[in-house]
Amino acid sequence: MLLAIDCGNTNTVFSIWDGEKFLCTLRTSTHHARTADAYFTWYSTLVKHYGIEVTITDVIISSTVPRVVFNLRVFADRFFGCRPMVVGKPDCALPVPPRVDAGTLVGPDRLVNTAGAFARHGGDLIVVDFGTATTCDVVAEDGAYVGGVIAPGVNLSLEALHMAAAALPHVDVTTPPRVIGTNTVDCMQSGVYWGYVGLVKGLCEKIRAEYARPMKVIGTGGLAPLFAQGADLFDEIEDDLTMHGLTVIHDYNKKG
Ligand SMILES: Nc1ncnc2c1ncn2[C@@H]1O[C@H](COP(=O)(O)OP(=O)(O)O)[C@@H](O)[C@H]1O
Ligand SMILES: CC(C)(COP(=O)(O)O)[C@@H](O)C(=O)NCCC(=O)O
Ligand SMILES: [K+]
Repeated sequence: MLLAIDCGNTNTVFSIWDGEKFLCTLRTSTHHARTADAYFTWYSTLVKHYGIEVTITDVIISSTVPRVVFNLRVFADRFFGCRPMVVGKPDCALPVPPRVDAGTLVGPDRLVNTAGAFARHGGDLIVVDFGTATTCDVVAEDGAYVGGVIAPGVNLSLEALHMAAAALPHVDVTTPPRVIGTNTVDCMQSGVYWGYVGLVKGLCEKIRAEYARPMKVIGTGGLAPLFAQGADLFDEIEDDLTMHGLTVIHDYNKKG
């Protein structure tokens, strides 16, 4: 069975794929100093808790944090006796290579989102991922990643306000009741929430105009559903898109 691992700058997600469905999704914070033994302690406790008894034969990793890959490789080797595929490494091929400026190292999460979204929807897509950063990935007609947008993430923006302004508290993102806030917290939440609604709308409009073909917009990442509530931003929301992309890339490499 396949263990798919997606390390973002904030969270690391493990998911077990039985060939048809994901049996579980386990989440921990991303921390480069976490050892292989620590990963296994956490993993084995949770799979036991969920009553999942499976043999992992394959591991695929996508990591936006290069330093975590070493310990994850040791984890795969020591506990499952396998050599993981690592997205972005030369021995892990992509179904369609990206078309970007020479020397650009595209974030593996964006390549994985591209593969996952193309497998489900075909081409001419914008994938909006609300992670540590908010990214738009443009997927061409043939399934190639052809560029996009990197903007600060939602929580990062709220945190930056708190860090930089003495009188601004730490607040969580939520849908504010009104645009015009009548207290500090509502003002901050309005700025970030409606600001991001406008940012995503505006970016998608401009991407569509520049790309000059009809495009479908797919939202993913933990905060996508929150943003779908307030506005008509996405054609689809898929919180398992990155995991699905990992299974697509794994299959592609297995089949040679
Ligand atoms: N369901 C959720 N509700 C609220 N915040 C979330 C949820 N899922 C993730 N987040 C927050 O959104 C941000 C991005 O998370 P995530 O998508 O896991 O990022 P990354 O993939 O970059 O690690 C983080 O600050 C995280 O705490
Ligand atoms: C843009 C990102 C920081 C997003 O990472 P995430 O929010 O998923 O942690 C990551 O995809 C990355 O480091 N990209 C490298 C540069 C690029 O994609 O062009
Ligand atoms: K991500």
